[in-house]
Parts: sequence; C-alpha cells; structure tokens
Amino acid sequence: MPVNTNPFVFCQLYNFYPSVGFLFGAPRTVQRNVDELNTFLQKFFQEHRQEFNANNLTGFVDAFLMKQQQESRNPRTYFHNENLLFSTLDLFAAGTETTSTTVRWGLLLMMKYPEIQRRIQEEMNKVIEPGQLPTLEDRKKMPYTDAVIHEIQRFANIVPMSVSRSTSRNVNFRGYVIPKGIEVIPLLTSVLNDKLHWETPDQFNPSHFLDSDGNFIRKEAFIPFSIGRRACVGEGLAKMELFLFFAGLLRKFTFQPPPGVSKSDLDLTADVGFTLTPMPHLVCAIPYE
Ligand code: HEM
Repeated sequence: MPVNTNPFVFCQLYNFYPSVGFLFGAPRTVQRNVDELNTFLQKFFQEHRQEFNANNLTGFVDAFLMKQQQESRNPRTYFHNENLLFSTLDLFAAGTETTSTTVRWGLLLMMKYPEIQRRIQEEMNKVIEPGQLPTLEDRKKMPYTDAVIHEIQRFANIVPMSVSRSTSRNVNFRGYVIPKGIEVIPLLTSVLNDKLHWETPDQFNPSHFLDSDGNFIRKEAFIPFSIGRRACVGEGLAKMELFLFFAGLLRKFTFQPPPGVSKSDLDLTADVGFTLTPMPHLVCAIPYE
C-alpha cells in the first residue's frame, strides 16, 4: 500500500484523533512549527509597534495596532495582543498554502493541456505590451485566462470539505432537523462537480466559464471559497493573487513535463491532506518571449 507522506494528512488525523498523535510525533512537530511562527510574528509586531505611524497604515497589523490604541481604555476590547497573534496566524494558515496549491495545480494542468497554455499566452500577447507583466487592470481584457483560472479552482477543488461548522441552534432544513451543537461538514465537491451545473464536471474544461462569444461568465455553482456569512474572507485577495501569479508565470515561461515524461503520463489524482494537492512531480520552465 502506498504511504502518504503529506504532513497535512498527519495534521488532519491528529485533529480527528488526538489520542493517536504519539504514533507520528505530530504534537511535537506541530508545536515546534507553531512556536517558530510565533517567534517570527512577535518580532514582526515589535517592528511595527516601533515604526507605527497612524497616518501611514501599511497593512493588517498596523490597522489592528491603531484600534488597540483607540480602545486602550476598554477592558473588554477584542483588540488585545492574543487576538493580534491568532488573527495573524489565521491569515498565514488560511492564506498561503491555499493559493500556492492552486497555482501548483495550474502549472500541472498547463503541462497536461499545452494547447490551453498556448491560448493564454496568445491572449496576453494581444493585451499586454512586449516585456510587460500582466496587471489587475488586464484581467477584464483576458476572459480566456480568467476562465482557465476559475476552471483550475473548480477542477482542483482544493478544500473539498470546506471548514466544519456547528449549529448554534436547532435547525429545520428541508424537513430534516439538525439539533443544536451538531458538526456540519459542507461538501463543496458536491456543488463543484454537480452534473446539473457543469457540462463536463469530471473534465478540465475552461468553456464552463465562457459563453459562445468567448466572454467570461460567472457561475452560481462556483463556490471554492464556500458561501454564506463565514465564507472565505480572503476571496478577493486570493483571486487577485491567483491572476497575478499564474498569468505572470505564463508570461515569462512555458511549462512542460521533464524529458522522458509525456503529458499522458501526468497524473491528476490528488494527494489527500488538509487540502487536495497535486502528487509530487517535476516541472520544466522554459523561458517564453
Ligand atoms: C485559493 C485560495 C483560497 C481558497 C480556495 C480558500 C477557501 C476557503 C474556504 C472554503 C473557507 C471556509 C469557509 C467556510 O467555512 O464557509 C475559507 C475560510 C477562510 N479563509 Fe480562505 N481560501 C483561500 C485563500 C485565502 C486567503 C488568501 C486568505 C487570507 C489572506 C484566506 C483567509 C481565510 C480565513 C481567515 C477564513 C476563515 C473565515 C471565517 O471563519 O470567518 N483564505 N477559505
């Protein structure tokens, strides 16, 4: 049986069954990583405290520090140091691996479907000056690229079970009673792969997001960031990052399988973990332009 070495699998197992953590040293590894990140963040906060300028807020930490100052006399404030640490940790945890995994899927899919990669590069050649990188303003003029990025997210489905929540009161949902305090796991897969919404749910097909004239179309069933009040707060940022990173990489490079590997050899099976990641593989980046 193949052994899954993805560290997120261990984290997930440890989350569900903490008592078996001793088997793979998870508590120590997780604690060591969290400690390392904490030390890094404390230094980061210290630097921001020293250079704080209320007229020049440089990001989330500065904005938080300003609220902390404004509420310094409120003993019940939410803007205390512990919340600064944990909300910043949340942003790191939720905002780094998700975006990088999506870009990794994108590169793998471009190696698998070189004709799609070529079409994106041709679209960029029409919209962007030679030697320039794509900017966010270009996105509206690049419907094909936009459609491909949406299809990467739909197809890769990196957070298939979203984040589990629990009911805060008894809920009556379509005749089913879900009592207060029950854990609910929303299966995003059931929507991202729904036959009623997608023409070819199991295939990578950018046309899912294009009309017959090649214009980008939004789809109600596109919910990789989940939906509702607790949907991903980083959605807007993630979409900007994905466009800039993915299109920027394709502007500079063409991605190919390494010598001796053909596109049909490339395996699109996901490695199961906290997120669904591509299996380990090699990538050749050939300079473009
Ligand atoms: C491709 C990128 C991303 C995907 C697919 C993604 C997906 C998700 C999903 C499915 C949830 C659960 C929502 C729910 O429970 O209903 C979530 C929550 C969250 N995401 Fe993202 N995310 C991405 C990028 C980011 C980024 C860049 C940030 C911030 C820098 C971020 C911050 C968060 C936070 C803080 C939550 C918890 C929200 C809450 O509980 O209210 N995410 N994300």
